[in-house]
Amino acid sequence: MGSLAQHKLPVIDFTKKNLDPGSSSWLSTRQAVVGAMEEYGCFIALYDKVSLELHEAIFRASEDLFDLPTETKLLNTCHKPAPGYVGQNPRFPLYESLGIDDATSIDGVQKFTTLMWPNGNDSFCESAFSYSKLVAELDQMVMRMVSETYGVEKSYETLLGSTSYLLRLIKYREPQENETNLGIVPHTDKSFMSILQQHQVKGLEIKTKDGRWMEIDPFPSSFIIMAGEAFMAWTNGRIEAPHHRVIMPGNAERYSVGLFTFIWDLLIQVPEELVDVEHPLQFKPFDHHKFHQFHTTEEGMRSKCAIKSYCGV
Ligand SMILES: O=C(O)CCC(=O)C(=O)O
Ligand SMILES: [Fe+2]
Repeated sequence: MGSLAQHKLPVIDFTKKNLDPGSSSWLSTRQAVVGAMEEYGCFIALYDKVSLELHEAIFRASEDLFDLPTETKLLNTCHKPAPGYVGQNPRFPLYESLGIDDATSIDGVQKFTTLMWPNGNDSFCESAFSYSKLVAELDQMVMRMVSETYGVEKSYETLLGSTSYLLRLIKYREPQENETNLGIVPHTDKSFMSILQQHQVKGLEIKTKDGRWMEIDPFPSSFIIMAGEAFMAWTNGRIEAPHHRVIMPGNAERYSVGLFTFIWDLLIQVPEELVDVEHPLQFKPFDHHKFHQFHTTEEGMRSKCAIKSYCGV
């Protein structure tokens, strides 16, 4: 803990019964969402549509998945944006993850499930699918609030039609003696949006604009909503993608899950409503897929802000 600023990230309640678009609670929540995103690039959403049972089920499913032999996990390859299986990387030896493409469609989840378990695994498939669908609803609610505030609903509608959800299940093994406790190096996400959950063991830290790391505590109905670099470009720099990292507590393995949005087959461009004399255009139209490829190149990895290097004006 020490110098870490605790509990500073705004916690915004999405469990209110009367949170209908246009209602007074919608408007006040919307204001809190945009305020938090502009200040931190992220916030914590309390959201109870994912039940405690489903929260536990997705992490049980995740444990089953990581228990599979490495050669099975390596079959998770053909991903459009990110690689599928990631593991045994000397830069972050504790980290291992698998990605499910098109996770809000039953076909997408079924395809992944059959690849991992040729004889099927219904409980895995159901948990991953239900979880992705419900968290995607949260993403769309947040996006609707941001779009309304900026008056860019039309542009968002278009993006939504090309939005694809990638569910990534992540495991960090316990660090051994004399081994780094860095679970994942400081980075910003290259997604449009990311929604993260930790299971029981903390470790996620997010950097504030003034350079302090905030520890984020895990709770079953709390979701970390975080802007990716593609979102930063779309908002013409109004909302920045925050730096974050994972520091392992040292005496436990850790599981987390992220639902990442990507925009396919459509150039992302800054809506004209977000460009004026005070806010000159900062980003040229770009292809999210190509940007994602760029960030894995040497130039992309070297740059301080990949999206600025890729399509900054
Ligand atoms: O494990 C976590 O809490 C964070 C994971 C993360 O930052 C990522 O996958 O991009
Ligand atoms: Fe990340």
